[in-house]
Amino acid sequence: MGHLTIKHVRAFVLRGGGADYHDQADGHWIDDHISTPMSKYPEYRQSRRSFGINVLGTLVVEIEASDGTVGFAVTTGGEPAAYIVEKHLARFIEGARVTDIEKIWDQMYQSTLFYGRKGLVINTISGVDLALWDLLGKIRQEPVHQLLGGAVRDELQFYATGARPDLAQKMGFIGGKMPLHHGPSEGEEGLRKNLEALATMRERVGPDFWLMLDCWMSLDVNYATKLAVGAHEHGLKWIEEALSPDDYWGYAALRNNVPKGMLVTTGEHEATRWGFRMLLEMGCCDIIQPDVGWCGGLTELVKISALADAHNAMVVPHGSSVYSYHFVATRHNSPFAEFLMMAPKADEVVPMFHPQLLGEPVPVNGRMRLSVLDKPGFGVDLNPDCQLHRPYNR
Ligand SMILES: C[C@H](O)[C@H](O)CC(=O)C(=O)O
Ligand SMILES: [Mg+2]
Repeated sequence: MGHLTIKHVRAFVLRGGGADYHDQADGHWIDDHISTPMSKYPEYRQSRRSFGINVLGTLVVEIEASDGTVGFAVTTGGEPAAYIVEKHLARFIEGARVTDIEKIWDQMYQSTLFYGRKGLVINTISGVDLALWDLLGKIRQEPVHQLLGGAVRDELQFYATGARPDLAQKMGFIGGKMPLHHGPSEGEEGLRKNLEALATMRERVGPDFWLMLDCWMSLDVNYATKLAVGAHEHGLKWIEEALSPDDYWGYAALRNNVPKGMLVTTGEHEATRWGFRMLLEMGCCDIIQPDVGWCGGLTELVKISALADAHNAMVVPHGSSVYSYHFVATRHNSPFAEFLMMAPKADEVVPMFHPQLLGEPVPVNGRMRLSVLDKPGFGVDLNPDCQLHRPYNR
């Protein structure tokens, strides 16, 4: 096995749902007047697609070993990411041993430093890294959670992100995270509406069910503080991604300002151990939320998680389906996971990356037995009905 090498890497693009989970049709809760950094422009307030949230599409990375085994992964990044894989990163992948994951990561990261470090380039590196782990698992016939050192629990538990925490509660989830609808540019009236929505949901779910607000980078420290103080009486468990990911100083201030007991969370748009080091050392948050498809992949997430552990911070990865489930199962400081409700009305559990993956497990009663992850690699297949396009075929 150690002598198996990588024969080919191929990068495809795909449209519609899946890893680019914001690429949804009209009427979906995930694109219904959600507060964003673009909400200050009234023409971009109603829909995130209006400012281009779905412009990239999905990147599919396929890696084939010398024995013909194929590993794959999906993430966001689309055509520009496919270009980076085929025109730049392929040289570090093809010809390497299938076990060279750490070395390939370092070469991809160091060679793209002059134009990379965060965002699209790290999404791309993440996609390659996840495909390498999938390949290794398939070659060894072992699930990725075993390659990572083994699970620390037999069952995962989930909170749900969506417009209907009340329905999520009935479906057995441990909590519900709602999108914030109104930002600072909608003034006091918007703030009142935000608090009313939370109060209504609290009435529906009773006192004990976790309720959280996802602010998607859209607030400033002053507004976020007012929101947190107003939300305290409605038992808000955490305020998520309130500020720009670049505003480490703002997060540190917000964490001091929020009422005692309320958690500050962030990190889904942060990348690499160096980005998370800033969040952790500056005391920005209580929970970090790296997305394994965006933060540098599994190889990097393991390092980020160790850093968080040493700072007594929890790691609750953002979305990312099987790619995060295999990780969460192996970490003591990841006691629960996120499930994004991708049904348009958030009224039923559907696979998060549908329609791109086949065999994608979903929580039942808000839980997932480890045994459903006991398949080689990440345990999923690419749906052959999806129209793959390879724009930079070499
Ligand atoms: C609901 C949020 O605005 C976003 O679409 C998803 C997210 O940030 C999360 O799941 O966390
Ligand atoms: Mg979020």
